[in-house]
Amino acid sequence: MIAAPIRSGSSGTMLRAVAASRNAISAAQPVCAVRTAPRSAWRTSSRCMATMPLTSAPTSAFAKEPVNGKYTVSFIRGDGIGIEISEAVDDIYKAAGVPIIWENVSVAPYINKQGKQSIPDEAIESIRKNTVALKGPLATPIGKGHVSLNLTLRRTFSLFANVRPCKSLEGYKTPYDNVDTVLIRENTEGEYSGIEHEVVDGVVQSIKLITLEASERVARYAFHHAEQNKRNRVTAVHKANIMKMSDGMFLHACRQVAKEYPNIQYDEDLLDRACLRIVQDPAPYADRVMVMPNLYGDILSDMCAGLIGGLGLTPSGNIGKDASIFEAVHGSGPDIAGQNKANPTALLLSSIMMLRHMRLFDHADKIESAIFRAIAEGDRTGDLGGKLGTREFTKAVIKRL
Ligand SMILES: NC(=O)C1=CN([C@@H]2O[C@H](COP(=O)(O)OP(=O)(O)OC[C@H]3O[C@@H](n4cnc5c(N)ncnc54)[C@H](O)[C@@H]3O)[C@@H](O)[C@H]2O)C=CC1
Ligand SMILES: O=C(O)CCC(=O)C(=O)O
Ligand SMILES: [Mg+2]
Repeated sequence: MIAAPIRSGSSGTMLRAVAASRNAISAAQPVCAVRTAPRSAWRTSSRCMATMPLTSAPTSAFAKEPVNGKYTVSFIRGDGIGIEISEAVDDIYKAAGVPIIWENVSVAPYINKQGKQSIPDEAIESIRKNTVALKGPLATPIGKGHVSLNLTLRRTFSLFANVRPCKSLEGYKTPYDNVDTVLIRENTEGEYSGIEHEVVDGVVQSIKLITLEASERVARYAFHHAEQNKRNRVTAVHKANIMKMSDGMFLHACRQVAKEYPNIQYDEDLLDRACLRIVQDPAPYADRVMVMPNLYGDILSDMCAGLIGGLGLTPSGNIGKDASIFEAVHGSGPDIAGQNKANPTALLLSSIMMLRHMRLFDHADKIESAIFRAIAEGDRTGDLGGKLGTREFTKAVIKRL
């Protein structure tokens, strides 16, 4: 850990944040003194970690029974284009007869009695009770203002793995026809820990917090996902040449977990090299799952989306043990919000991941097929070079159900 900083950040939470990060580290590694270890001490740390028990296999089953044949799912409609694309989900689900009752919840932040940013209890209770939620994009102010609500939700429910598949659409031509990547991003810590402070004027530290526990948990989920989805390789994407201790520990966790999956090949690739390779030829990545720390997954998933036609197409699932939240990879699209221009496909495909998570396979297949046929037959929104607005595209999908 870093030497004691001199000055709090603007939120005045620096000391608390550093204490929290220390607690997180000590909870994950009661024996290893990572806090004081110089980079050269990585081997000592890794020996120590090798003796630690590995956490149990990931579980993220949707266990709720329907009531009167219907499932209740929390729905956070989000900001900007979130409103329009959520309406598309409403209309298509109604037309397809999906047995879901949406429980609409707001996560508008407020300052609680302890002076901390909080999201409404009703939203937390709804997601906890329903164990599954669909979420539109939520905007985050840049450089100031409230903490990302997206990250808050991921942390609140320990949604440890963010699964981001990205597959070329048949009938929609892009430079490559064969993109089929699956990226699994650690979702609760890393560069997104939000621990920042000003040391002295003009010097700011931002702490990348990596724990063995979270690294191992996401690594295990990646191997499990590969096994379940007939992918025969897991590639850990990292920068352990530079961040020797933090990414080094992430790799250590992946290597440990790899031993439990002898039928899945394991390798490692540097982030920058992986970016180059994927944009030069994405085909080799179709056999595998890529697993990586938080920020790398954020960036790489937008990059992969660019290869298949953009952010209007790529879904994701934030997977936890007790709850899972499904959302598009994209944000609130402020440049097109309120103009009937947004492509609802990414949120719809996220909802299809959700339906499969809930074992509603027939409904998932039916809606997915209608979306893919609409796009292949030329009914497209503007981002894909088409002439349809959000509402017209929604009708085109409904017509094909
Ligand atoms: N998980 C979430 O809720 C996310 C939230 N955000 C937040 O969203 C806000 C806007 O972020 P940006 O950087 O502008 O990223 P963005 O993803 O909202 O937009 C990037 C570009 O992609 C286009 N785009 C995105 N979704 C589209 C869709 N469905 N159909 C057609 N075009 C689409 C936008 O028009 C824009 O040109 C920020 O406050 C950011 O923090 C960003 C990413 C994820
Ligand atoms: O929370 C945000 O505003 C951005 C998050 C993001 O870019 C992502 O999860 O892909
Ligand atoms: Mg992102």
